[in-house]
Amino acid sequence: MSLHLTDVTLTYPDGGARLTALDDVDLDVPAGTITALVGPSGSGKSSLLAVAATLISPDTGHVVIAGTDTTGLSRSRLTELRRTRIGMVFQQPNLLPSLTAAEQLQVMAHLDGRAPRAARGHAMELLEAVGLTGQADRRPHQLSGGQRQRINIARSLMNEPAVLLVDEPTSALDQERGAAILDLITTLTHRQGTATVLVTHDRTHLTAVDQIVEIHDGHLRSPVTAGHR
Ligand SMILES: Nc1ncnc2c1ncn2[C@@H]1O[C@H](COP(=O)(O)OP(=O)(O)OP(=O)(O)O)[C@@H](O)[C@H]1O
Repeated sequence: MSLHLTDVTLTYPDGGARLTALDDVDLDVPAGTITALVGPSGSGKSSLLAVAATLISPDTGHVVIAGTDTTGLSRSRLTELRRTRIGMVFQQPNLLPSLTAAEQLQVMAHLDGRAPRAARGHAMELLEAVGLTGQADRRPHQLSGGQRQRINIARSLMNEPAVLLVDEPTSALDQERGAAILDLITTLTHRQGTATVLVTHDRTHLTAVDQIVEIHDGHLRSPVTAGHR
């Protein structure tokens, strides 16, 4: 249930020319591990996440999600793959204002055609995992920024994704809450067996990740295993 990118190149139109955002990128993220992706602004981090999420097709190369090579898949097959195999967490939680914390999660199961009772049970398990059992019936405006981000993370795991893609999840939080969110993502990655990629600007949080990959001008530097830095 891993994520593999091989020989991925992505260009964008740039006036009359092409700008190379990802240049022959290879990345392996095994199941149950977390890879932090760090690099300066404009280096290609969001582009890499978008390609891994199958939201953008690369010009060349392959993206393999849990053993499925996504090259050439139809638009509907890619949509299904994203719904069932890929979880995404962005900077802003984008919760639905009228729904309770539990309902934010249950909606995901509903979209997947699962029975409401089982969905409620699963939602409550995940809310417990992110430390929010007591907040299940609260709406977003009754929660703190950190709590909203926890719900965002729990929601991304509702469909038991193989691959979890996380973009700057702590940018709206203070240092302490940010560190707690990264701890949570690391714990859940190991527990749920997801292949997780985490984009972050903040290296101070990266004590518990499995590998750190640096990106510069669309080139990946070889991964550094955490603990061997
Ligand atoms: N839709 C687009 N069209 C044209 N160029 C783009 C597009 N999106 C990104 N780029 C360019 O591709 C390069 C990589 O951008 P990307 O957003 O992936 O970087 P990033 O590392 O995520 O940056 P940041 O940390 O500022 O979010 C940059 O030079 C950017 O200007």
